[in-house]
Amino acid sequence: MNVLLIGPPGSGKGTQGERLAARLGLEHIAAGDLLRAEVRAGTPLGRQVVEFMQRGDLVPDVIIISLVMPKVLAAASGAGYLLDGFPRSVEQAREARALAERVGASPDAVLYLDVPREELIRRILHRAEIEGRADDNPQTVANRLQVFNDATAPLIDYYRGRGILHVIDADKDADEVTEAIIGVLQAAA
Ligand SMILES: Nc1ncnc2c1ncn2[C@@H]1O[C@H](COP(=O)(O)OP(=O)(O)O)[C@@H](O)[C@H]1O
Ligand SMILES: [Mg+2]
Repeated sequence: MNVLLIGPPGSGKGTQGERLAARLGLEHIAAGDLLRAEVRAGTPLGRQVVEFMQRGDLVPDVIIISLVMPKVLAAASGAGYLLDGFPRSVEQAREARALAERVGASPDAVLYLDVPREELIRRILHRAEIEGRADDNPQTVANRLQVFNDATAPLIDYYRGRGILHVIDADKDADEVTEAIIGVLQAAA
């Protein structure tokens, strides 16, 4: 099984991604984590993306696609993937689809983690105190929410149109959300 997790910043993609991958035996691929690892390691790719990330803007499509898609294709030929943070726009989804379709690596289910804006902001500001992520300051958070609304939210209709979208009420505690998702995936399988 191949699963995409989409949702605004603070919606719980990272938390749910890890748990679901462990429970379902899928490979967890997190676009933001891969980018942060490149930045930390000071690679040429990391240097190219750091400013986009600090502003909360999407990094260029060619960069994220070349980083994520080899891992996606490899995971799909094994246990399957649980992909979080990619695609983040309809354009990225189209490019990924062109690469994935030929090798049977297309997503079987897309989970949209639905959380009201006030709760997102509350969670991110709470996380900022604990983790100190460079892009969890109020100005960058506002831009990340805007980028989600403008670029990423259109994916909801895109995947609904393909018949694989599941809207998850993620305004609940993490355990409840995990169980709800497992139920949805079992019913869909
Ligand atoms: N698919 C992507 N396309 C472009 N940029 C991305 C993508 N995924 C992550 N990024 C960059 O990494 C940042 C952090 O991503 P991520 O950790 O997934 O955030 P969150 O989980 O809070 O939504 C984004 O704000 C963006 O700059
Ligand atoms: Mg994340």
